[in-house]
Amino acid sequence: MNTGITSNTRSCDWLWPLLKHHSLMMLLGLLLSLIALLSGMGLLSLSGWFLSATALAGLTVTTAQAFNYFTPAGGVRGLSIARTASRYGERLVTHEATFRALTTLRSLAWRALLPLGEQRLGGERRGELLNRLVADIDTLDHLYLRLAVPLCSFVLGSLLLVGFVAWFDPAKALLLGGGLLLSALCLPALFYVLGRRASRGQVQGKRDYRIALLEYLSAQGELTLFGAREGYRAALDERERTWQRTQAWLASLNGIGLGLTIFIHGTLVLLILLLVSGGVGSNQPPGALAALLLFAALSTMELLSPLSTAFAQLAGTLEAANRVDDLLTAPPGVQFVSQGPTVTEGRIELKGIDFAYPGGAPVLKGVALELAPGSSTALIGKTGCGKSTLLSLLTRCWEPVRGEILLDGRPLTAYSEAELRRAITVVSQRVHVFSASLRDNLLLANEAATDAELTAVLAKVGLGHLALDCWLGDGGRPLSGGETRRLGIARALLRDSPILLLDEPTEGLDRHTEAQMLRLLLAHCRGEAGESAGAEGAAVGETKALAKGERKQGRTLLMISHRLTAMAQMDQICVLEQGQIVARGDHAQLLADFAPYARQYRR
Ligand SMILES: Nc1ncnc2c1ncn2[C@@H]1O[C@H](COP(=O)(O)OP(=O)(O)OP(=O)(O)O)[C@@H](O)[C@H]1O
Repeated sequence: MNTGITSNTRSCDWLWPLLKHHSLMMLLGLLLSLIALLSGMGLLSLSGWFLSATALAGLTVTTAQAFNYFTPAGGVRGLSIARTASRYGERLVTHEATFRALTTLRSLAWRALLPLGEQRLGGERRGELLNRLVADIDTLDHLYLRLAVPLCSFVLGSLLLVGFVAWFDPAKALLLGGGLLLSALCLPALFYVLGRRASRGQVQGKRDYRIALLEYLSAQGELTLFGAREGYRAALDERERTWQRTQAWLASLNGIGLGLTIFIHGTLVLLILLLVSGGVGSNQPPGALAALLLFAALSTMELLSPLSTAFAQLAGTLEAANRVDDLLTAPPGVQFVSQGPTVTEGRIELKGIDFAYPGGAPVLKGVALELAPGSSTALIGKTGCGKSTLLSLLTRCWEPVRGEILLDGRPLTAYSEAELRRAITVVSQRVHVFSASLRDNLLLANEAATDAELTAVLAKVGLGHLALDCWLGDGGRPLSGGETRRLGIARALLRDSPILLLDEPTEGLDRHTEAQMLRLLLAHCRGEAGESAGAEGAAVGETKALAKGERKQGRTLLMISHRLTAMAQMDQICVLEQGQIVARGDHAQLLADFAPYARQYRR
């Protein structure tokens, strides 16, 4: 079984549709970048020529009067306006294109993340996922902004510049072209190699720091109680320093790159200066054309300068792209059909189910179980014997290794995900309280429920003292463990599904409340109004607030429990031991025939 979202094969198939989707804007950005570059180079060359030509024209009255100042002056002004405007437009358009592409990519990543489920994401840490969704995707802005745009501008700008110089003097154009080509071959390769480790280290360092920071923040309570906060903080600081060291090396590389570019550029300009002093083409002496070529050579700085920076960080960018690729191309943990039948009865059959977590020992061995529609079954057994695992097979968080699960006589795989979620209500061991109002926390279970229905349910589970507008969770009122359980039960009561799976729903509640909650859940499954836990609930229980949600035929109930409360009310009790059902029957049968059950019950 393949798990996790890391793969060794790369397709990056998502990149091309993404580029295609934003291609117009990206091309416009590229065009504006090229216009800005060419107008900058044109401005420098024309200004150089204009100054020299003006100076030379002023040597005699005749040449001074014959010289046309206006056209080049207009050209200088036009180019400077074009340069400013296109540079502004380029920044605007390229950043807009990048942000749009990243937005699309982020929503693609979310869409890819959701179907991965427990199987693929179970082993991933929260910080790691956050990192893939935020930092790795952000790093990809480098691909277009700092790599594609400067590189295309370099190639097109160089060709046009060399062609322009060749028009006056092919030999000097050859030198200029040769210098640019050599730089294009050496600088990227050199800085890719020099920056490879550091740029990967930077991506890795950021990831490690984020993960450790999230863990540190969410484990504050534990770290404080065990006096481990300082040690953990020191480890966190050390990670930050490692990350900063890679950043410092990359910054130094940028400096070295700039220095080297200035050196190459200076050498090129010097060589051109030496050559133009001997004449430009057939112009001997060269006159103002010497300045034109010299300033044209000077303008290559704009072409050369982004090369070293872009390639120093390329390895890190590719690393981030690979990690995003892993996420976007990971196959879903479980495949659901898009359309399927509807669950009506709620009959469940498990036939010869074997299951093991990837790389782990067998957890379930040949489990066979039948739950009749509207029946109630308790699954009991020691910690770690596989009870919760069995529930996660019923909800298709995992697939059995062998055997078959039937729902209303059809394989579980025949149902769409939406239908399965509608048909099965789960109260899991961990009830998540959202940082939202109590109303919103309840509406999660049934969006259509009215305030009267919500209030009635709250009264039933003994939370009638809380207002619906009361803010819960991280940013609001913290609920006690017992209150959180009651909230989970309230959510289950709000749902009208034919099947109810309960994973130790009353864990942490006192015996009296536990019995009360179980009576409530059993009444809900039988389609009765049920009793209320609070005094005010009695009145509300009489209302027909929940009438819509009550089913005539009753709901199929499967409840996992450690304790034997309410077992007498169960139609069937199964005892699971090391992944196998070792005893089954109703309460009276097990008391009579299965000694460990009788012993536990009497304890
Ligand atoms: N996602 C997982 N990956 C690998 N092993 C797992 C995973 N979840 C559970 N296990 C292992 O499978 C075994 C059965 O776990 P399970 O949670 O089903 O037991 P349980 O009977 O529900 O226990 P408890 O009563 O304590 O909740 C345990 O050994 C557990 O460590």
